[in-house]
Amino acid sequence: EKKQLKYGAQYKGKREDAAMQKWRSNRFGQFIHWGLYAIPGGEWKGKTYPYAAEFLKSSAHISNATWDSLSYKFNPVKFDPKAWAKMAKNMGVKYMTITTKHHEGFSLWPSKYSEFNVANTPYKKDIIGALVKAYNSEGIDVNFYYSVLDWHHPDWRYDIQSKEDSIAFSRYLNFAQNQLRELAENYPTVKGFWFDGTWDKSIKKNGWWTLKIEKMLKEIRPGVVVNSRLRADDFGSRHFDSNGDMMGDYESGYERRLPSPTDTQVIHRDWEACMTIPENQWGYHKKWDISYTKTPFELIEMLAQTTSLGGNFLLNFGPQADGMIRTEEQQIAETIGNWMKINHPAIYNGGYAKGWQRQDWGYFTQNEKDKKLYAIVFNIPISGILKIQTPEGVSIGKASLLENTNSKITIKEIAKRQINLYLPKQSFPAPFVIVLDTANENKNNYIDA
Ligand SMILES: C[C@@H]1N[C@@H](c2cn(-c3ccccc3)nn2)[C@H](O)[C@@H]1O
Repeated sequence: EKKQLKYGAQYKGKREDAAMQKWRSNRFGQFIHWGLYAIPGGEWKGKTYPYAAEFLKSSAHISNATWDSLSYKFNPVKFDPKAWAKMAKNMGVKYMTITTKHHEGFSLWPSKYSEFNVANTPYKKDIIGALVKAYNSEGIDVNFYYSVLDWHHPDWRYDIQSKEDSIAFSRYLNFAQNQLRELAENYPTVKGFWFDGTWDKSIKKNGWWTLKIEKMLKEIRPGVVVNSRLRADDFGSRHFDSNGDMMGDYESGYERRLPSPTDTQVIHRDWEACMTIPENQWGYHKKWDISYTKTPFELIEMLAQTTSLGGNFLLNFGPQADGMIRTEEQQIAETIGNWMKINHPAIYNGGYAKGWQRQDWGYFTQNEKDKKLYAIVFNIPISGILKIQTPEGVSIGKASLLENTNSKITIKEIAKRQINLYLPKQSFPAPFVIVLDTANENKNNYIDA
């Protein structure tokens, strides 16, 4: 039976307020990982480390003092927040999530609560403020990533094993609360908080704090959206409380992985997948090609698959220490943007198309604004025929290419709820979208076979 929880889920089901509906309708976001780790870029003393660049401090066993001294070299002279925001707009993202502080503990805003921040670098200026302004001017919502895990702060603890630990860690929790309050108060247009670094025992033993933070942020910024990864309950259960109810406003467990296209249990809640372009690099790595880097079409397919299951897709960029976005990322952003310019109706406001059987050739999305059904095609069958199974009582009026709605696409009902869609004889150099106008059959003249 249900446990009585003080720090468990605060509500059940999906939030339907305007702020959450906007968060949901955005669908496609840009993750940005930027910090001192961009300076060494995965290399140290002439050696390349093939691990995540933002983990170089631990991979190369670098002392706090040495790592922290990187802040004296942080001077992104080529940083142009307007250029980043323009690139993001052209790529077609509706939101952006920026690392305000990653595990290294370096704050990209002039925090009152830690000297280890951008004001005490040659660069000096408030990077978070500049990015919020530039992205908001492009109509892009901004969320703040915040790592609770902090390698720099002397009061951080991985576990609480002594009185000293609990005294120090309560200082740390107050520090983190102060920083989060500062972020919520000083940047009033922030739309969400993306918590990371919450897997250690020290946090699992302090679930009460995670709820306190969620409540504080929602009090300062009504409507703000908080990810499940912040939360631990009375018994240290994370993301989902000990009764199996999701905590926070959306599930943020999909990191560098997606649910399978037929895993429809995710459609019952809001969720987001975050994804790297290389296999596992969030921060800038000098050697982009030490691992496989995903092609634009692979990334577009991930976006389509995520949308088809009612989730958001957060694609990561790792800017260089000089403030430039690497050319490979610029090119990928442009290719995705060209696709989104034509096909965004299948993505924005898109979601799970209930009852439409997932097919091998691609993904269905249902647009909750125009109520249209979109078929996003990635694999053209040799037959040239797309097989479609319609939900009970639903027929397809007409089908056309989104790119050219005058294109009449022939469809034929070959059996009850079984449709053949005959693709036009043309080349399709990129994934493409078919718009299906559906109609509810008038049930009372439906003669059972
Ligand atoms: C969103 C991503 N989460 C951070 C991360 C991932 N991990 C991790 C650590 C051990 C195993 C698997 C994942 N630790 N921190 C990455 O650095 C990035 O910020």
